[in-house]
Amino acid sequence: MSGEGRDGDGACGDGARGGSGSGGSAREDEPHGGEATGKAREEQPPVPRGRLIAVVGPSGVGKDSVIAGLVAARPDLHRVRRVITRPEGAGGEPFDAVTPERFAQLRDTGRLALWWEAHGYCYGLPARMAAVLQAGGDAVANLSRAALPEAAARFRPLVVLALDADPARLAERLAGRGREDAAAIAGRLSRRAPPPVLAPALAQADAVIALSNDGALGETVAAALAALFPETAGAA
Ligand SMILES: Nc1ncnc2c1ncn2[C@@H]1O[C@H](COP(=O)(O)OP(=O)(O)OP(=O)(O)O)[C@@H](O)[C@H]1O
Ligand SMILES: O=P(O)(O)OC[C@H]1O[C@H](OP(=O)(O)O)[C@H](O)[C@@H]1O
Repeated sequence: MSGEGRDGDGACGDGARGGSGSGGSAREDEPHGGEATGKAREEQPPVPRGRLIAVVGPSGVGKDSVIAGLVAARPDLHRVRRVITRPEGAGGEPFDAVTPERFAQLRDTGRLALWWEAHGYCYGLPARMAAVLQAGGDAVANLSRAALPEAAARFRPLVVLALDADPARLAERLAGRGREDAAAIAGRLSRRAPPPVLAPALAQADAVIALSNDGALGETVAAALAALFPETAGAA
């Protein structure tokens, strides 16, 4: 990773990366193995793959809030529980709090599908999420924008839900959330600008849903649901 105000000293591994262990990739774990040929290939239906829905955007934009609204409306949607080197009880999303040493162990033993560094913490998505996708279920996760290129390389279909909001609202919301002190909030606000890798990563995604979360949360969640599940949009 590079860019002003961004981390990138490799404290969590080699930049935003994906794991290489078994179960770490929805692509690598082909359930049928080997190459189907001729008639056999014709007769085999495509292996169902759920979508990884990556929710991205600057800190405070409402990623976790929108994810909570999505899973409340769609209990069949799997919310990926992240592994973070943040102290337990920090508030916000439910996550697995680990020490940096434990994070490195999980990463080095193939138990993380994707990881990145932001705000002085290491974040990872557990490799076991691949099982949900392979079974055809959709999974939703809060991702760093810097992790999208690796996500696009490893998870298909990849749907990016890109949220944005006015900078003044981000500041208000981070202050109102009360999880960080003023210095940490300033650091988060300094990362609002998209990293250079974002545009090419969005171009690689199977679908991009760009929404403003300047308005009411319920409106953003409704718009996201309609875009993600058009077949049920408007249903009671
Ligand atoms: N549409 C909205 N209107 C008003 N407040 C909102 C809205 N969306 C989110 N919030 C509030 O803004 C704060 C930040 O939201 P949230 O924690 O979901 O953001 P986030 O993008 O996940 O942030 P981070 O990347 O720092 O984890 C929370 O206090 C949340 O309740
Ligand atoms: O790298 P960019 O896209 O700037 O920031 C996104 C990162 O920051 C947020 O961290 P937290 O959940 O507030 O700790 C997100 O969850 C994500 O990990």
